[in-house]
Amino acid sequence: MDLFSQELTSPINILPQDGIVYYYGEVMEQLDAQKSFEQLFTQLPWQCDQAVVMGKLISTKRKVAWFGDDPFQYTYSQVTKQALPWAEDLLLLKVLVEEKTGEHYNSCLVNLYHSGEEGMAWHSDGEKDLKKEGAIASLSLGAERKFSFKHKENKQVVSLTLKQGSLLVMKGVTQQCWLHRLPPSKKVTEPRINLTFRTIVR
Ligand SMILES: O=C(O)CCC(=O)C(=O)O
Ligand SMILES: [Fe+2]
Repeated sequence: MDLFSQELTSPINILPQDGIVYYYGEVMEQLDAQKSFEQLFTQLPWQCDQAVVMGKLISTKRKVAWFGDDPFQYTYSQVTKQALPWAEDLLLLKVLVEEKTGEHYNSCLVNLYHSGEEGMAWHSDGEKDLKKEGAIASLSLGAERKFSFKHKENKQVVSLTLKQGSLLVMKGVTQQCWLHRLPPSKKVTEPRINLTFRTIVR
């Protein structure tokens, strides 16, 4: 583990075409990132995520908690969820992410992956409740994991490693043109928390 964070001076677009994904590197000091991880891990009201897959309601091992400015209802995977008021620790992280990315967000979906056995399958975050072409910022805490994008037409894959305390932002037509996923990994035994800050339209 690096004791000092490796933040990039100017973020780089890792996509070759049809969208913008800026990777900022580690925007938090490792000790602060660890502290935030522990606070969120022990304090958030984690729930299993639910989704409708092939007509059946399933519950994921991955846990989620969802926060927002208003008690928005948000539908994805055909299940409607309700946002909780911002937890204090989350608001501080939201301010950091807003400063770094120069964007505003009104909600946050927080994911907890207990180990590398849990991941997230190919998808894009193009739900109708989300602002069209709005930025989605992703802050990673805990175990480092691989993250991949796949172009919907030419199937090109771009992958990177999301380090503890790192920030990534998806913008523009990224959700229209690319899928993304968090592949499962047998090598990762430690938990990871990911925060995705989004803008929901009322
Ligand atoms: O855990 C991650 O890094 C990605 C999560 C994600 O894609 C999502 O919540 O839509
Ligand atoms: Fe996503």
